Amino acid sequence: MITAHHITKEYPSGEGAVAALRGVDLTVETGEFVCIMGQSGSGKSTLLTILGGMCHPGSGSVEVDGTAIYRLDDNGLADFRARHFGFIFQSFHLVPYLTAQENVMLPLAPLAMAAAEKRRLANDALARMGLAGCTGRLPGRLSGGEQERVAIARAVVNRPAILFADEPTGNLDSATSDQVMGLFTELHQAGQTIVMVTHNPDNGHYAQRTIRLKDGLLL
Ligand SMILES: Nc1ncnc2c1ncn2[C@@H]1O[C@H](COP(=O)(O)OP(=O)(O)OP(=O)(O)O)[C@@H](O)[C@H]1O
Repeated sequence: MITAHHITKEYPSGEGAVAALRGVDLTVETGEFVCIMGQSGSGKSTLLTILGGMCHPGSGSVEVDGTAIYRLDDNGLADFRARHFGFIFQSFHLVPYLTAQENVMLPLAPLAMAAAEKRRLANDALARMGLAGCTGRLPGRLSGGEQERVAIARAVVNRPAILFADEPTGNLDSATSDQVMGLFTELHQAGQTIVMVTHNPDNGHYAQRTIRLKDGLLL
């Protein structure tokens, strides 16, 4: 469960600070699939990166299953992210010169675990995404939808408590988007907590709950 209390965030800018978040309170229950929507610039990505332990808020706190994550030191926070969170971004961010299997193994790098076990977990995650036959392929030899499924496999390889996704279908055609949202639905039905930012109202329909941001505040 995530509990965010009165999150604020300002970014420095030429004409004074930009207030990206102006006091957001939010709870996401374990097993929920929550979609964050709002116009461009409303603060969606900022909120996701703060909930996901990637950016300290200006003020406020984020607790995940009872741990106040921003009270951890940098190493503690990195370790917490590696153990409990998975991330999917719009542009996949696959490493082009690593195979699908090697890309999926990346989040396991900081964890003390034998290489053979890391390979096994990566192959399992790829198989769950229907990519058992693609483990040795480079991203450039995969379709856009397959690359996105490798990115999802990489995000779930550590069996994260929470999966964060920022515009996961932003670069995909509508049929492939539907496939990806179908995979999210399956993960959710298997108990996965998912927090997803999207512009796309069609994607919002897959979520259990939609929250809307406007000018850095929840509507
Ligand atoms: N690194 C940064 N430096 C300065 N301003 C920023 C930075 N990141 C975001 N902002 C500003 O903060 C506000 C919120 O941005 P954010 O990216 O969180 O919104 P968003 O709703 O995700 O937008 P989009 O849908 O376009 O991705 C915007 O006004 C944006 O210009």
